[in-house]
Amino acid sequence: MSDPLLDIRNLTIEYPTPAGRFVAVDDVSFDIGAGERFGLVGESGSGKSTTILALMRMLRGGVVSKGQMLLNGRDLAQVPDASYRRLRFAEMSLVSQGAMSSLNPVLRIGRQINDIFEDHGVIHPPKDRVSIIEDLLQRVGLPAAVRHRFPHELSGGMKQRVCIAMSIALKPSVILADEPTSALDVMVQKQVLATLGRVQKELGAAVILIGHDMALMAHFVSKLGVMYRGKLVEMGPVKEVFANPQHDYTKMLINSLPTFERRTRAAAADRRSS
Ligand SMILES: Nc1ncnc2c1ncn2[C@@H]1O[C@H](COP(=O)(O)OP(=O)(O)OP(=O)(O)O)[C@@H](O)[C@H]1O
Repeated sequence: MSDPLLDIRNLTIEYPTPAGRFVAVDDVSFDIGAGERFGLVGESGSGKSTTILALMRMLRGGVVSKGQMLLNGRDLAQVPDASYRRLRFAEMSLVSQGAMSSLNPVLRIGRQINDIFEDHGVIHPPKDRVSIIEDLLQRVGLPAAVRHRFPHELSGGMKQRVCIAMSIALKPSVILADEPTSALDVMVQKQVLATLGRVQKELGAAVILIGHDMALMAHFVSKLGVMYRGKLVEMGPVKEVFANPQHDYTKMLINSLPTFERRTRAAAADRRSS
């Protein structure tokens, strides 16, 4: 069998607190293959965001105290900070909860997309620059003219689509999506997630999708991990986790879905796994 694309081994992350060290991620291991969709669910504070912020080397205050993160067999701990800047977007990109936090309010969208290319030394011939940006916007379902807009002129769903466009600009092999639709209306959530799924497939990128919503996970991912108090307490093909949940927290998450939805989602998980 080929090596996994991303291999997380015994990852442990601690935050220093006035009361001592707080273990937010406790001995977590999982791997994902190229193009795979992995979902990470768990209650608030269970360590999901901390896990992917560590992957991006964007932890605020936290330290990786144990374990390894391997991307294509390369130990990410050995990558110097300067190279990590290049790795972000180019190899791994993050779509976070609030598009507002990642978009610059005073720059037009086109300029912000162009900056990603420039920051990474990707220089397109001037005659192609506009069409490359417009093409990216259209791939995520936005009109090309959005490149002229400022973030505040766009709806929440449009802003999140812009973030998805930015996340795929440099064709990374992994997209980390931290509750990318949680701030949106239910209908918009579905459309934006469908867009993420479509571009991820076109690109052949793997995705780690973080969330609380089992229904949404059953629809989107093929493999599911459940975090509880910093530990990965359950992991497997989404169909198996739904059919035979082992941990009480997983059972609770599944039982909290309405019966009709439970059946529909189990069927959706079935289709995804087969
Ligand atoms: N900068 C920090 N300093 C101290 N503790 C932190 C810090 N960031 C997160 N934590 C703690 O680490 C734990 C894990 O937080 P994390 O944000 O990873 O959880 P989560 O599962 O992503 O939650 P949510 O679903 O609410 O986003 C929580 O107890 C949180 O309070």
